[in-house]
Amino acid sequence: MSVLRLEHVTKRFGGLVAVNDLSFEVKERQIHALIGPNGSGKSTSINMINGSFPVTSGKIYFNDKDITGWKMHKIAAAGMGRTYQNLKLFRSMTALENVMIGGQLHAKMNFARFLIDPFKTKREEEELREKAMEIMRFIGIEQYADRTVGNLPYGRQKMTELARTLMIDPTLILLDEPAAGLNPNERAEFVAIIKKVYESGKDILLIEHNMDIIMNISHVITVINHGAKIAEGTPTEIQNDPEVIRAYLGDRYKIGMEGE
Ligand SMILES: Nc1ncnc2c1ncn2[C@@H]1O[C@H](COP(=O)(O)OP(=O)(O)OP(=O)(O)O)[C@@H](O)[C@H]1O
Repeated sequence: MSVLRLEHVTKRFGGLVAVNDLSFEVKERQIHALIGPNGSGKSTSINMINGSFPVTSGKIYFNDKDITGWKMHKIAAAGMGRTYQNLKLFRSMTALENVMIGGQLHAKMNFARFLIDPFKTKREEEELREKAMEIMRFIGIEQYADRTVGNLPYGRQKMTELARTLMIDPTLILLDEPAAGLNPNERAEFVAIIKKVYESGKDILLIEHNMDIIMNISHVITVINHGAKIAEGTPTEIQNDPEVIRAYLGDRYKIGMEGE
């Protein structure tokens, strides 16, 4: 089954074509990576996929259903989660509260209402707390539950954001540069968590610049340049594709060395 399918998707910002007639498919039980140089249209693609930006033209299908034009909360409710390149956490709240919000947003996607009246009932709050703790244990960050999230190391903050995404029980997770800003230890931890999340049954679409990570965990890689697809294949195929090497990988990437 097709988990996610883009058909001839284009995004224009005024005169700029950020994504140009892009088609690709994420299949079931895959970690699929979307890579390309800075400004090639990766984040714009993810923003269209999860409904943050409308497409200019083209179609997007999620589990074979046409979701083109759907609002973000409706797409999330259908089972698509995402993390952001720049964390979107409430820095002064605890890690646990931030994760719990993920469950609230599933229903409402309304930050303002959440801040005024966080939980409808004590029971609802208890259920969300239990679920959030369970997910934090799964990710391995339960010991930070009561810590103010803004004071946690950056890697723990990123894990908190991922935990929050899991509160909506997504079947597909979009990860926008999960390793950016992490030190090597944190990166290794995060890779292990991504694999664990994948093994728990979730499909994953990943944007990432770190080539070691991409080559290590992806089943399929789509490469874009100037918003258009230039190659697609397995990590081995992509590493040996002359156009990808010319446009993106250059000499920077040697197997077994740090990506950037
Ligand atoms: N909201 C916007 N308004 C106008 N132009 C935009 C907007 N968002 C992105 N762009 C432009 O669209 C192009 C693609 O940007 P995008 O952020 O999708 O690239 P990217 O591949 O994610 O880059 P990076 O790897 O640096 O994150 C760039 O030229 C960018 O300046």
